[in-house]
Amino acid sequence: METASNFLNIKDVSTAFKINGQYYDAISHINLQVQHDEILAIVGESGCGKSTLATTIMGLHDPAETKISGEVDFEGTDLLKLDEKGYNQFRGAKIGMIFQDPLSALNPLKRIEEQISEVMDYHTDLSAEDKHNRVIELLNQVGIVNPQRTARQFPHELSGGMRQRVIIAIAIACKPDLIIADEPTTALDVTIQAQILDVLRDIQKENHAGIILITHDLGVVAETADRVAVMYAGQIVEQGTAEQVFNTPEHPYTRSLLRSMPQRDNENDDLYVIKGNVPSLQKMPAKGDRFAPRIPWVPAEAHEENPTMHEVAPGHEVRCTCYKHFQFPDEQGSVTV
Ligand SMILES: Nc1ncnc2c1ncn2[C@@H]1O[C@H](COP(=O)(O)OP(=O)(O)OP(=O)(O)O)[C@@H](O)[C@H]1O
Repeated sequence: METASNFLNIKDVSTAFKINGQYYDAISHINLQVQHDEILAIVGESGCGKSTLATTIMGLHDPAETKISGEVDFEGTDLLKLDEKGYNQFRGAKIGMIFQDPLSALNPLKRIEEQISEVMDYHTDLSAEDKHNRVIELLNQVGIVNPQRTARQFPHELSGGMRQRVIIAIAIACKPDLIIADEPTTALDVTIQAQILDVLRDIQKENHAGIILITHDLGVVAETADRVAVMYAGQIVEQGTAEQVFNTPEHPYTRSLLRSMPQRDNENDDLYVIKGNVPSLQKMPAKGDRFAPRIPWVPAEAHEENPTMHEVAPGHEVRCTCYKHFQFPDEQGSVTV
């Protein structure tokens, strides 16, 4: 059995966007680790900074419009110090990325074989025959039934699920150690979602890759992830194993997300609604608990002035001490303190 190792260490990473001449943090002081053979899910509502984290790791921001600090140590290289040429050695080779919208990620004018081969042209010196064989092998690996036929097709001739399989084939063509999948199943219907997640899990096992799976769908996370990081307003508010986060969630935001998730066995129950919205970057409070305005019944003194992470069990961390005091209001809206 391989021993686990953190091959990706995200240390104190912040990314700020320039808006009307001023910089505002979209993600603040993120610390995360990813190991080989694991799927780390990053969850949170829209606008919490999940995609910004992914694109920061991948070096996809325009330096004229963004300010990035911290360190992304990937197998000993700080990715944040690379220039575009340096990044190109990693993207597609050691790091594969899967985006939400497979149609816009594929070139409509090129056949599938050509699009999968391109990434190998850049990063390998395989012969034409070896490349063709690898294309067929990859299409097989992502569960495409007639790979020879699909290889000759154009993206518009494929269904959404097939296109997403092709995107995964491109992402894994060079056997990356890290795969970043940003909402890989959001555009797909439920049955296809399950198939795509199976493909991702199989790849993780076969390639011993580490996967960062970004999603707002907790159902996807429960079925797929080994570890979970919950993001709110640009910060990690809770992280732990999937079991810890799902069975013993601590942060009020995690608990609220879970409570607002439809359950198969209580379809008729009213779902909990988290009041308010994720603050925009310009409205982000400079200090205090960023989630406090959405749980106004929790007294101010329950929150820390500068919330920090607290270890509640080995590997299970929660931001802010308010978790110790948090309760949901009852149906009449009252809370027993
Ligand atoms: N290029 C940009 N310029 C200014 N603000 C941005 C930019 N990109 C993202 N933002 C803002 O940063 C915050 C985080 O956005 P981000 O897309 O990372 O969130 P997310 O959790 O991935 O949401 P979604 O699931 O909708 O993609 C949001 O407030 C968003 O409006």
